[in-house]
Amino acid sequence: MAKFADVIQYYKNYKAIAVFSIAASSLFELLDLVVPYAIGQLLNLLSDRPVDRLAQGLADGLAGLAGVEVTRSLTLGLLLGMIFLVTVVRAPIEPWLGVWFHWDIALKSRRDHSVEVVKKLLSLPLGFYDENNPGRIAGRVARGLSNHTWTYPEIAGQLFPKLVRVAGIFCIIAIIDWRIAGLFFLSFVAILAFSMRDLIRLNRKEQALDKYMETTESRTSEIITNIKTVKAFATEHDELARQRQRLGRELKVVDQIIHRGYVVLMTWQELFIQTCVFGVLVLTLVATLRGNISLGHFVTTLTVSSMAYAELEPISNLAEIFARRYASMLRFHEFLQQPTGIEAASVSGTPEAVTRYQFTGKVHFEHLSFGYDRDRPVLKDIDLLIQPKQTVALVGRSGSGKSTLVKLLFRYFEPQQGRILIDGEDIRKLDITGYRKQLAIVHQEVDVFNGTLMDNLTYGNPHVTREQVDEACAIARVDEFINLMPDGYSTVVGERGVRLSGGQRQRLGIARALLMNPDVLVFDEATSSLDYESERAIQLAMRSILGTRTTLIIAHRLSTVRDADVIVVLDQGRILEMGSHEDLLNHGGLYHRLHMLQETGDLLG
Ligand SMILES: Nc1ncnc2c1ncn2[C@@H]1O[C@H](COP(=O)(O)OP(=O)(O)OP(=O)(O)O)[C@@H](O)[C@H]1O
Repeated sequence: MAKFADVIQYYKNYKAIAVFSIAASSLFELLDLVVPYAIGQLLNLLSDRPVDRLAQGLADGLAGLAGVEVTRSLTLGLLLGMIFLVTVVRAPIEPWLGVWFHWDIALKSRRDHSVEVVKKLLSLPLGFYDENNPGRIAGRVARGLSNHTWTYPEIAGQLFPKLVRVAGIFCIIAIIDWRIAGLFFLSFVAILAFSMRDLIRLNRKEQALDKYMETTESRTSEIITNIKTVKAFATEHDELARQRQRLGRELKVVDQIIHRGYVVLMTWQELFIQTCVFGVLVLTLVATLRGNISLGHFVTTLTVSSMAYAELEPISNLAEIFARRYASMLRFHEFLQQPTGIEAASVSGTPEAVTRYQFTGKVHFEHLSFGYDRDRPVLKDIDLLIQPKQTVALVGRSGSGKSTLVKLLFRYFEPQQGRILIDGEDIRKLDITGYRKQLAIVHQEVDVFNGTLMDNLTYGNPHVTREQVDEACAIARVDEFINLMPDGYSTVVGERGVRLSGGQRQRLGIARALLMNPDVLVFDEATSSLDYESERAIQLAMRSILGTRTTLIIAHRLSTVRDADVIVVLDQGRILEMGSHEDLLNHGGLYHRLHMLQETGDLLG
C-alpha cells in the first residue's frame, strides 16, 4: 500500500533546492506584510501621531548611519523605501527564485519517474501483464505522473508560503492586540480542522472512483486492440452503450458526490471566513474607540487580518486540489511498488555485466510441476531429457500445457516442483539475461517494431555483420520478399511503415531468432496461421535449421513435426507418449488418433 510519504519521496532527488525555493517563496510572502505595516505607519505620520517602536528604531538607525537628525521626512522616506524594496525591487527576482525552481523540480522529477516507469514496465513479471491490460497501466501511469507534476508547483510555490504568511500575520496581530490574535488563531484552526475532515472523507470516494476509471480505460484500450473483432461482430453499438453507461456512472459520482461535496465545503468556508472578517472589524473598531490601539494599528490590523482570511480560501482550494489528485498519486506509487520479476537486476545493470554462456543445448526438464494457480496444476511431473542439437516436438490438445513448458524454460514463471537443467546446471543459478540470450523463440504472432527491416532483424543482437544478416535471411527465406520491398533492408515496417503479411512476419521472426545464434531455439506454433505457400517456405527454413542447435517445436499441425527426433505428446499436463513419428503411429495412442483426425478430418478417427 502506498502512503503519503511515498508522494513526498517522489521529489526527493531535489530536496536541497526544494527547501531553498520554498524558503525563498515563503520569504517573499512575509515581505508582502511590510506593505500594510508601512502604510499603517505612514498613516500615523500623516495624522501627526508617533510611529511605533520598530519604525522609530529603523529611522534612528538610518539617521545614525547618515549622520543626520531624525525628521518626519526621513521617516517618511524610510517607509516609502521599504515599500519600494518589497514591491518593485522584489518583482523581477521572485519568479526566478520561486516559479522557476518549482517547475524545474516538478519537470525533472517527472523525467526521473518516467524512466522509473519504463524500468518497472521492463522488469515486471509476465503474470502482471496477464492481469492488467495496456490501457489500465497507461491510464494509471499517465494520471499519476501528470498529477504529481501539476501538484508540486502549487504546493511548494503556494500552499507552504501561504501558510508561512498566515503565521507571519498572526505574529503581527499578536504584537498589536493579543485578543484579536487569539480569535484569529482559533478561527483558523477551526476552519482547517473542519476542512480536513471533509477532505479525508471525499478522498476515500476519489480513491474508489480512480479504480473504477481504470477499468473504464482498460475497456477502451481493449476496444482498440480488439477492434477487428468488434467490427466483425458489429458490436460497436454495444461497446459504445457499455462505455457510455460507465462514463455516466463516473460523472454521477464525480459531479453529484465529489464535486458537490467540495462545493458544500466551500460554502461553509466562505460563510465562516466572512463572519470572522466582520468579527475582527467590530473588535478592532471597539479597541480603537476605547483608545487601546492607534488609527495606524487599526488600519494595519484590519488589512493584515483581511489578508489572512483572504489566504484561507486559496489554502483550502489548494488542499482541495491536492485531495482530488491524491488518490491517483497513491495508485501511481502502488504501481511502482509492484513486485518485480527476476529480470529486475538486468534492467538496472549494464550490458557489460551480463554473463555470457555457451551451452551444448542439453536440456533436462526434471520432474516439473507447475500451476498458474497453485491449486490447479497445469504441468504434472514432467520429466524430459533433450540431447544437444536434438529436435523435439511438443504436441497435444489445446490447453495441455505446451506453451507453459516453454514459459518455464524461459523462466517467465518458476516451477512449484522440480527444476530445469541446461548442460547439467540449474537454470535458476544462471544470470537470467545471459541465459535468455542463449535462447530464442519464434512466436505465433511475431512482434514488429516501428523501424526498418534491418532494425527488426537485428533487434536482439545489433552487433551482427551484414554477412550474418544475409545468411540468416537466406535460411529463413526472408530474402525472397526483401528484394520486393521498396528500400530493401532499409524499408520502414511496422506502425508507420509497410505492413508485413503473416508469413513474412514469421520469416522475419525466424531470421531474427537465428541472428541471436541461440543454443536452444523454440518455434511456437510457427506455421499455424499461414497459407500453404508461406507454410512451405517456413517448413523449408525450419528444416535447414534442424540439427544445427537444440530445437523445440510446439505444433498443432502434425505435418510440421514429422522430422522431429522425438515427439512428446502432452495430455492434461502430463507426458502421455514419447517417441518418433513412426513409433507413435505404431503405438496407436493419442498421437495416432490426432494424426488420423488431421489426415482424414474424421473426428472419430
Ligand atoms: N497466464 C495464465 N494464467 C492462468 N492460466 C493460464 C495462463 N496461461 C495458460 N493458462 C492455463 O494453463 C493451461 C495450459 O495452457 P497452455 O497455454 O500451456 O496450453 P497449450 O497446450 O500451449 O495450449 P494451446 O495449444 O491452445 O496454445 C490452460 O488450461 C490455460 O488455461
